Amino acid sequence: MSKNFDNDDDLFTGKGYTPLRDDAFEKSPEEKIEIIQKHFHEIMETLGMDMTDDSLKDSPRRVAKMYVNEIFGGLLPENNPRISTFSNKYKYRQMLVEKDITVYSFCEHHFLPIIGRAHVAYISNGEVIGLSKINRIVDYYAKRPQVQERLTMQIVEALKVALGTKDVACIIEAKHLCVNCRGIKDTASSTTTAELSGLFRTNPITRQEFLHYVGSRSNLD
Ligand SMILES: Nc1nc2c(ncn2[C@@H]2O[C@H](COP(=O)(O)OP(=O)(O)OP(=O)(O)O)[C@@H](O)[C@H]2O)c(=O)[nH]1
Ligand SMILES: [Zn+2]
Repeated sequence: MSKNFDNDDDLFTGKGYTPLRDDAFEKSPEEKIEIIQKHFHEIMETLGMDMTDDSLKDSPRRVAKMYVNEIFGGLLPENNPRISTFSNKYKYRQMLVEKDITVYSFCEHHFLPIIGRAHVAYISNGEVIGLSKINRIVDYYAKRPQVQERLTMQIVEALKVALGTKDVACIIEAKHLCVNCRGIKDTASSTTTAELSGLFRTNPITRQEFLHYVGSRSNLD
């Protein structure tokens, strides 16, 4: 079975999720690159950079391509991963935990990196998901200007839709470079967020089992 969870309007644009304009998908990726390139050229020029310099002259286009196709590629619906699920013929009834999924995102306040790990779990309600699809969902939502709380919730909501179950959980531990390398410049601190749904919220034994698998060690160093 294949589900395109971004057809769920609430999940993609709804309140509490990524704040997108109504015309967010009207321009093509190439049109977006052209516009961002022009504006980034102006930013660099305003900073006093000599834009005729060999090393700098192509930077605005590099940055624009990187924004549209790479680090903010999760704003293009065509990059939404197709999620194939399989029926749970072997009747595995315990939780599945996908640990230490790499998170590379960008904070929407400063456009600086958020780097960390996501730990995702679900209990099958008849469907199972290919393991790599969990990593792909994390990566898709990470590739947007983000706050960590919203990213954590979007991952859980996407899996709930794909798997037709409420029993999904996600913990993210991450370092925010806007905290580490500017402003307060606290290089030691990191941020943990958790979204627990269904049994992970209501059943203390399920929650404890998940936390036990994830452990309390920090994987960020
Ligand atoms: N809740 C939340 N806050 C975040 C996240 N990423 C960055 N921030 C915070 O967003 C806030 C923006 O605060 P402002 O006071 O408007 O910006 P600022 O003057 O640059 O703040 P400082 O970082 O304290 O210098 C900062 O406190 C950031 O640490 C996130 O994922 N979640
Ligand atoms: Zn920030």
